[in-house]
Amino acid sequence: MGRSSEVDVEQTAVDVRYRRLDALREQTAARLAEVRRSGPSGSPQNRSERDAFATLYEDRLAQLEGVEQRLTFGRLDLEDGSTRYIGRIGLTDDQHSPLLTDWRAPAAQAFYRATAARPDDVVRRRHLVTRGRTVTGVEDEVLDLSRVDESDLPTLSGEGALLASLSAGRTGRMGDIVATIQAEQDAIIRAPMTGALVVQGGPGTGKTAVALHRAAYLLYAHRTTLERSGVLLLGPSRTFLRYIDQVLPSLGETGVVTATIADLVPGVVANGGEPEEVARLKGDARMARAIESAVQARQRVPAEPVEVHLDGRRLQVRPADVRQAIAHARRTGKPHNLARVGFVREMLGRLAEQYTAVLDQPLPPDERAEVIEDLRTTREVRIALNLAWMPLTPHKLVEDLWAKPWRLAQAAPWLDEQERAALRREPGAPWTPADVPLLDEAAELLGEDDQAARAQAASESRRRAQELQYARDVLNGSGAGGGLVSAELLAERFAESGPRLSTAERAASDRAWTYGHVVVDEAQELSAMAWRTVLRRVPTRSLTIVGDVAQTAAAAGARSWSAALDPVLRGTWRLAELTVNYRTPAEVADAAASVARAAALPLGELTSARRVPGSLRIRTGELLATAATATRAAVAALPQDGSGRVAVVAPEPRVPALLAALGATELADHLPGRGRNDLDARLVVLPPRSTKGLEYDAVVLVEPTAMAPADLYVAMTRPTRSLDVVTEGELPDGLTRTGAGDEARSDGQG
Ligand SMILES: Nc1ncnc2c1ncn2[C@@H]1O[C@H](COP(=O)(O)OP(=O)(O)OP(=O)(O)O)[C@@H](O)[C@H]1O
Repeated sequence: MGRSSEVDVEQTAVDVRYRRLDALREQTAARLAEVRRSGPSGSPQNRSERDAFATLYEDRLAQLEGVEQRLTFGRLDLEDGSTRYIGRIGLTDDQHSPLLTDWRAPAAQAFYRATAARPDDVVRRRHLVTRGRTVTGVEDEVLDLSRVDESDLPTLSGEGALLASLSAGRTGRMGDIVATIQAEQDAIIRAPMTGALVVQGGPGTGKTAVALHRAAYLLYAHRTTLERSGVLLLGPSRTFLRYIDQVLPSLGETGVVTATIADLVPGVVANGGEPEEVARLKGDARMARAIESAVQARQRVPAEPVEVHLDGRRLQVRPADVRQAIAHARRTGKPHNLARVGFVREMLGRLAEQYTAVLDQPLPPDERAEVIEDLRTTREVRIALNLAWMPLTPHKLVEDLWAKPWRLAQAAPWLDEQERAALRREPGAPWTPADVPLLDEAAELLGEDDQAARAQAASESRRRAQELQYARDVLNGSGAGGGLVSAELLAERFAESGPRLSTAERAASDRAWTYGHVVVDEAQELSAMAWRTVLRRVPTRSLTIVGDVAQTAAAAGARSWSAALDPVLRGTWRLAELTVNYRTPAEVADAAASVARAAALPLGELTSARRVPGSLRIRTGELLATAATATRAAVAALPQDGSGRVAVVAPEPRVPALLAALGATELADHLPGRGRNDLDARLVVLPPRSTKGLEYDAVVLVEPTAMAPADLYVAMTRPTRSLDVVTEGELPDGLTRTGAGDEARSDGQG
């Protein structure tokens, strides 16, 4: 059969699947309309039931809408003569026969893993190339041992489709890779959920892509567990989270909480800045001890007895009593504010005894309670007991550490005077991201006075049990679940208290929420204190940790995984490595590696998926003019279809001048502004740190010798097509002019 008739065959197959998708969308939309039509009548129970079904159909509809692009992207021909289509979601026809296999299903695994050496019953793997709903090509791999790859490039599966996707213009938003996941990536995506899996990989190896696909996979494979407990995805910045926010919906998943570490304490807005060195001090593991002793410093035995009065009688808050009451309260192991309740009760009891002792006759029990109540509300007593055991918020505790040097000196004796001075901050100063793990630590040790909350929780849980039973009955009766929704979830949706909150919403607003799985991207940047904050949210230690220790920028970040993780995970983590760079042309990646090696960054094995001759250019000349020339050329080389992004990456102090210079040319139209943010603009000017985790078609790198090695390594590994290095003459160690284009000294007009 010719190629075009093969395309026809696949067009028919793809059409069938889209027809089914359309039918399901219509069906769901009709059900939704029907539920909504039923109007606001009926008992509260009926109403909430209706709302629950409405949400169910809305979610389903959103899922069906999300999978439009490349619904069907693969086909397996198996040894027994059968074929299997692989796609974004599973579909069956009216008769429940499979039409499309979800890429995450076990039956789809061979699509990603089968090789000529281990064909896994597959005789042929086919990638369908589509544009919209039209099949534009097919790419076949016959899994036949006699075809041995002899090039020094890595063996790629679905090579044509992969290379096409790698060299397509960037859009400013990350896309999914379901159609072309490679075997080493697939192994990580489907790895068992238990324990902590660390994924180390050089730049462009697909760590972020793998982390996102793994989240989608785990939600599929462990739906019941994770739908209730939630999945948390931690990224390095808001911009980064925006960059990736399309990926999970395109995989049919919308319920993942995405956040930065700085978002993890609800109610705290950490938008302050501070020098790297200060952040490093705050991230030091010893700060946990500092917080602990700062809390204990608020539990204090007075040096002298303190006199208080009740009904004109003199009583004493005695040091020995306080010492014992503190010891008893600490022994309960409760957080400070909760243990305080016991401390106060004991002290009031002791004062009541003193009071009785000075009376002539013994006190009847009901009057004793009255005395205790009188003592509790006596101002003097309150002050004395507060001085001995101060109720405290996390904010106040941490704020005092920075604002009162003597408190810091007491809590963190290892800091020298200079370091304490660096940490000094006025009360009311904005929180910084490095404060957040300390606030979290403090919140943990202080606890909230949660008696009212606990009583409410108990009554909630009784109500929930009833609703759960009801939801089970409903599901059994209606058959509407179909694996889509669990009784637990439906029960939650029946709940009448306020607007319905999804697991994600509830999790995000609750500091003490514990997730079923946590994915950490750019994990090398986390400080020791940040790790404690993360692990508190996942007591099961079910984690996917991805990063690259050669790209560490934060002073508090990790230079080795063992150094970062052994103290908190005690050797219970396992390591997987990604070794193929998909993003950057080999010429550019090799130059970046050579620069990194010269700076002794910890590099792992890395091969590149493709070469792009001429992709690395070195331009010498006056910086602004040469950068403008390079930028103009890079923008002109972008695809005509409007896709494609260029980044000019320069040391922070140079950014304003570059922005002004480029803004004064015809390139101004491409820069951010007028409602266009950094991700949507075709051209951006950024310091290297701001490009972390992102990518561009072309990067114009200005004055590389003024960048720290890890920053330079990050910046050099951002482009998918070309890198222009702009210098006045000097090059960073490891970068040579041999192998790079445009070697001649130019005057900026080249
Ligand atoms: N199997 C694949 N198929 C298609 N594209 C892929 C594949 N793997 C990775 N890519 C692409 O390679 C690029 C790099 O991926 P990603 O950003 O996940 O890498 P990373 O390891 O997180 O990089 P860095 O550490 O440099 O931030 C992305 O454009 C991604 O879509």
